[in-house]
Amino acid sequence: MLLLAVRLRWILWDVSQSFVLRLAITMFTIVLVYTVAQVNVFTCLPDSTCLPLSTANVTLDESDHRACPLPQYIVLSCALGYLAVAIFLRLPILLKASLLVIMSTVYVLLIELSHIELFTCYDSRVRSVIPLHVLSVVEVLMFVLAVLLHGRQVEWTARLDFLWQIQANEEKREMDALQHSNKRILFNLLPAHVATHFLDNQFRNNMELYHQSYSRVGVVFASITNYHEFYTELDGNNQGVECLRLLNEIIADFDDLLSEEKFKAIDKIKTVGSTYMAAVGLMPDYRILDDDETTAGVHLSTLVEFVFSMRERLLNINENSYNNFMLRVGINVGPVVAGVIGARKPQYDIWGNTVNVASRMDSTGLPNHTQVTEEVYQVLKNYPYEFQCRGKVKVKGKGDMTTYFLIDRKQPGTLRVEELNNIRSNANNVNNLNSLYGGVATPLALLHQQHDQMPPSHPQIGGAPRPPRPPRDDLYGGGAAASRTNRLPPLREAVHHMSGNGACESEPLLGGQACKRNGKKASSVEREQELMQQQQPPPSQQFFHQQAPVVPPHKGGCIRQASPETKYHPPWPRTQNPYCGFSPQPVDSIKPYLKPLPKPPGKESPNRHHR
Ligand SMILES: Nc1ncnc2c1ncn2[C@@H]1O[C@H](COP(=O)(O)OP(=O)(O)OP(=O)(O)O)[C@@H](O)[C@H]1O
Repeated sequence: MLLLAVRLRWILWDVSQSFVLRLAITMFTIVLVYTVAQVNVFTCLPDSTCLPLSTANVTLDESDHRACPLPQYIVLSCALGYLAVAIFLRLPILLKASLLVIMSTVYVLLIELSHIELFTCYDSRVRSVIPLHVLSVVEVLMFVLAVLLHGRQVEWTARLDFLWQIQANEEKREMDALQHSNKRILFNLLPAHVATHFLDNQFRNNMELYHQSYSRVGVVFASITNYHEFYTELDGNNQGVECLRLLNEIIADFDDLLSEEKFKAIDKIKTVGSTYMAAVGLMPDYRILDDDETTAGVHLSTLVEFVFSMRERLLNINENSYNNFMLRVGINVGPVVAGVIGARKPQYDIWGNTVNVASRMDSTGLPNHTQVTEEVYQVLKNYPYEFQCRGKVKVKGKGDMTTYFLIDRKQPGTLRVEELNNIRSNANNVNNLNSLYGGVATPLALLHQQHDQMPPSHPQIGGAPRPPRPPRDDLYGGGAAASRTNRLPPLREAVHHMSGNGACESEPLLGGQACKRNGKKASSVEREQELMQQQQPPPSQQFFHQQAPVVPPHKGGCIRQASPETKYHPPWPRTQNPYCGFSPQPVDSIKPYLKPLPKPPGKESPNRHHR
């Protein structure tokens, strides 16, 4: 039996899939059952003597197996044939009806013509009032009717089932689409781990406050300082809508950065007007552990690189829209409490002194500058970034705080031995850098590589044994790597990673830039950026062409002033003191972008930024 089952599985054609095959098998089975049931009826012989019951002993004469003393068996065998038709529920009603009509016709002819003697003999024996052949014909016809009605009912139910199934499938598809879009909204509204928390607990009491305390989180506030000057409500700009459109472009560009693999540890918190707020260290896999300077350094470096990328994006927008937006950034690190507030339009936010101070670092900072706290400086001081002590800054509620300006990434040639060693000890396998960040050994590439090779948020990271160091030349020194890293590394070479279809949960709700990128539909800005990279020095260099504002008088108290020997001299021309002689660059003085821009549509604002 088992063998037969196995053999049957080898049959290539599926009986349930082929209607014709199914029909052929069904018909064959019905005919077989019918034939077996009727063979005795056709061959039976009437009793030649046909004596009355009182005189004749009606017994089955075993010597003649064709004797048929009780003609009721003929009707019963007919019913057996009908049952064979009735059990095949999926047989179309027309076929059923045809078969039944044929069967009943054969029977009626049999009863009324060929085997009538049997019935008359029986009638004479039992002296029946109604002749048995009439009763038999009525029974045969009624049975046909019953089987036909049953067949019709079954077919009607099957058709209804089929329609319901189609409807159910359609509704399920719609429900899936709705669920997917709800998930997408939720995952755009809240960080993935928080959204997952709410989805997992959706059937419980979801009025409970979601909150989470973190001992160390990097917080960044980035404000477009002169956006309010740009924003005007005029008939020409559709009552300010065109200005908002540009702000939306800028914020969407910043959001777009977050879909890059290297910034996966960063969470956007919100935008407040033209201020962008983000944090690192909130995701469970990328938490900054207490007393773990390695993860702190890696994550804060990511935040710093994010700021560099934001500046590049803004610079690009400036060039495309003939504007002069300036980014003022503040970064702080420390404990925060994260939570989701509100039953309607819930908002994920972070609170705490760390956030207040980060905001103050922004508000007390300078346009085109990144101001960081002492804590951030302490974490990043041995990383390849150049800081300049600003001095004491009055911060509301905190008094005087020593702050630092993040100047730029350090050039490989200007790195001090201990900084170089620090990077080298972080970079376990420099050869793999060829596949990271477009093959450029950027500080973040080094740090990320080191971070990717260690389990996330593991306290033993720093203490893990390291493989042998690569030769010094491989890092920043000679060979091809050296020629690549001679200038500031172009961050734009990073590859955009997006997961597959499932990633559309994190796909932006509006605009869908990340998916467009994934679908290789690069925006015009991106294409222009690529062209720009070929034509111009990296944007991070151009950023420093803009003159910086004068630093307010320092009050001293710096831990470390940038000493002349460690001071970084970039290869491109810049003012001697970046904080002197700032005069906001007038819009007219900005050189038009080298590549001819697409013509602005007739009535639209010239400030409109085209993607
Ligand atoms: N979660 C947050 N989102 C946005 N901004 C925040 C957040 N938490 C704090 N801030 C900002 O940090 C700044 C400092 O806050 P703090 O509570 O120290 O002072 P404040 O007296 O309330 O501020 P202000 O006088 O500027 O209104 C405020 O400007 C506040 O807007």
